[in-house]
Order: sequence, then C-alpha cells, then structure tokens
Amino acid sequence: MPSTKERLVTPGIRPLIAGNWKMHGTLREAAALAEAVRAGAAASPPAADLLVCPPFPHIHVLAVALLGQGVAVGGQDCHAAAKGAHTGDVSAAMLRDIGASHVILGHSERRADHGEADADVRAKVAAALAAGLVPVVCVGETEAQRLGGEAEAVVRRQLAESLPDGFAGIIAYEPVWAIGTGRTPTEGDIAAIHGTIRDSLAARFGAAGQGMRILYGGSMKPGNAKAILALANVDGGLVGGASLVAADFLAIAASAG
Ligand SMILES: O=C(CO)COP(=O)(O)O
Repeated sequence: MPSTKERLVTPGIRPLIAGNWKMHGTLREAAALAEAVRAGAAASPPAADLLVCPPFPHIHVLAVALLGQGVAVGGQDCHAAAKGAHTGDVSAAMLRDIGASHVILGHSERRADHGEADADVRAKVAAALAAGLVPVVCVGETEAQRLGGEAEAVVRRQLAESLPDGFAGIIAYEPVWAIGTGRTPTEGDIAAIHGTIRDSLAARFGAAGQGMRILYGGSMKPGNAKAILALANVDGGLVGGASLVAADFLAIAASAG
C-alpha cells in the first residue's frame, strides 16, 4: 500500500470549507454575511460543503435562515458537561437544539485564552459526539515548537490526547504561528503534517480514520487556497479572517474540489 503521504487526493472525501467567525460582528452583520454566502453558493455551487461558525448569540438566527440552504452552522466551543452550574457556558446539546450541526473544539485561541488542555478538549469532544454534533478538533504547533523540530510530535500528541475512543469528526491542522499572521507553512510542510495526521487517524481508527476530513487553517486566503487545497490529505479549510468577507470565503470554496 502506498504511503498516505503520497496520495494526491483523499479518495471519496468531499472537501469542507468552514468559516470561523471568532468574536466578530453584530447580529445584523452576521445575518448579512450568512445571506451573502448562501446566495453566492446558490448562484455558483462550489465542489465543497460549507460551514459557518458564528459567535453563540448569532447561531440560532443563522441556523434558521440557512436551514436547508446548503450552508451548515456550527459553534466555536461547548462545555464538557451536559448541564449544570457553569455560569457563562453553553452545552453541546444547547448548540444542537438551536440548529448547530458542528462545533469547533480545541482551537488554539481557547487553549491559550482559557487554558484548555488536551484532556479538556477530549471531554468536550465526547460531549459533542454524545449530543450529535460533529466536532472540528484543532491541533497545531507554536512557532517555537516548529523551530525546535517538534511540530509533528506535538500534533501527534495532541491527536492522541484530544480525541476520545470512538471519535468521529473532523480534524483541523492550524499552526498557531500561521493564524492571523499572513504567514503559512510551505506546501511541503503542510503535506507532511497532514500525512502524519492521516497516518495517526488511520492507525487508531482504521478505515474510519482514512475517511476523516483533515482541514488546513491559518491565513488561508483566495490567493493561496487553491495550492493548499490541492495538497495530499488536505480535505478543506478552516478559515478565519477571510471568512468574514463573503466574496473571499466563496472564492476559497470555489478553489476546492
Ligand atoms: O484560526 C483560524 C481559523 O480557526 C485561522 O484564522 P486566520 O484565517 O484569520 O488566520
């Protein structure tokens, strides 16, 4: 069997282009952005599934507006517990209840801002799965780790410790130093890490791991998306800044598939 690192497309995987809107926008702005994405995708359907992840307060309105329109809606975090005395938190079941189908978990900004460790992420992933959400689990090395030659080991460890047994979902490789900086790894480095991720998913989850989507995230823009999305084991993108401009998000989606 050829190494998964040599495959140019992951057979049978439809790309996913996901927008992480982070903590941006009023409800009015979010609704307008969602409508522009919906209309653009309807006018010129991309060869990729689309997902937008707005801030919590906007999810329900957008989920209603986008229902059946070919653009899924997700959250950016959830609590590990099903319910309880957790002021300010939101459960996975609440997200599912208001129309979210996906949830981003373990984003490096949550790991940094809220001290989330791999074990916390694993508990949240389990909660998301129990609630029927598709988790989008983020992994990625810091710049110091990359310079120290530890990128692959860090990502392997994050995968091993952030994914519960029986995991079914999506992985996003987001090198911390590439987020919001305009810098990206070389195409060779992206392909190498995605190959490592594929190998570790396949080793742990077998055929299911071969079929899981692995997204790239970190300064993905219309100008670099086509080359990145063409790499082996890159099954889509998790887009931050460029997802806040409908034309850019749609241009990235148009370069998938
Ligand atoms: O963090 C990201 C997506 O989750 C990437 O953000 P940017 O696309 O703004 O670099």
